[in-house]
Amino acid sequence: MIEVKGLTKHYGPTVAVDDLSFTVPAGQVTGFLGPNGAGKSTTMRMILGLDKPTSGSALINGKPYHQLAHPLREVGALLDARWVHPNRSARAHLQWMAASNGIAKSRVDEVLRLVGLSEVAGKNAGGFSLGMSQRLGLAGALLGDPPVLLFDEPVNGLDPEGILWIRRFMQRLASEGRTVLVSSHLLSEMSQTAEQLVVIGRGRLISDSTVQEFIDKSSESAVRVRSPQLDALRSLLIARGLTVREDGESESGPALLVVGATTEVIGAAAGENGVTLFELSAQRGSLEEAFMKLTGGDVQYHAEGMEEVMGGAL
Ligand SMILES: Nc1ncnc2c1ncn2[C@@H]1O[C@H](COP(=O)(O)OP(=O)(O)OP(=O)(O)O)[C@@H](O)[C@H]1O
Repeated sequence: MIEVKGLTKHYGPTVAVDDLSFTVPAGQVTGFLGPNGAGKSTTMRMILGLDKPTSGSALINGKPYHQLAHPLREVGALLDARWVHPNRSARAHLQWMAASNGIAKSRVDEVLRLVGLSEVAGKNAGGFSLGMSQRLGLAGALLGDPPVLLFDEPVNGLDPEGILWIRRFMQRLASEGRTVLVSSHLLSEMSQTAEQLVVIGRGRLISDSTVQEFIDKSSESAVRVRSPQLDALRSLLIARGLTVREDGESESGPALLVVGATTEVIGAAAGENGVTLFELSAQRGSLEEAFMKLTGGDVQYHAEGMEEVMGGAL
């Protein structure tokens, strides 16, 4: 189990992680979701004792990382996909890791088999593809057979086959009763991998729920309506307690967006009041779009982009 309590990290004026609290239980894959720059890597680094929190704590099975007697046997991590492999074979690399952490040499061939690298174990790891490097990183994380595992964007850059393999592997590790925390900036990826989702935006907790709950919450349904009696329609929908927004001027004229109502409800309301409708269409925004809105990722990106452009111009 991982427990994060009031975790905060400032880098000068930047608040990378802001009073974050959540728990990662054992026996399931927990997704750690947020747009680029949301603070996922910083949080993971603090859990792993690689970065010091400004305030708050992160505990692994009840202890901060630096108090773990045998870290490699208590927590495994795969952090940087671009990590450069040493100029030695996969087996030699793992043997060196095992020896320096008091782990039996026999475990090396076991983890190589687990990640499907047995056949290339004698080859120079420097020549490995990204997918093979990821597997070697996983083998290293599993060397101490730890009950807690952290993966930072493990599928970035992998082909579909590699993505599927990693996804299944993480699910298998969780089904063995381990605590598995995996970060991603893609909701679509996480919805296929994790059961629980911890969602952050700009360092803050946005949601901690099951994947399905988050999807239901973030995919707002709306109905677009057009009418020659738009004002009358707006008034009667508002009178029924519905949320109504202007949908901007399109080629077909002004329209309204009615949130959280079905086409049936709106059509019936219009009919009962003798309001003519030119359009009545159900809209469902893309889930990723809704997610970006919820986490503030889009705003941050645009704002930063603009600053850069402005800065360059001045
Ligand atoms: N060493 C550092 N010094 C200064 N600022 C940092 C440092 N590390 C991270 N940050 C800033 O903290 C914020 C969070 O970054 P972090 O890498 O944790 O986000 P992330 O969610 O992992 O995003 P990504 O997927 O892009 O890595 C960003 O604004 C980033 O620029």
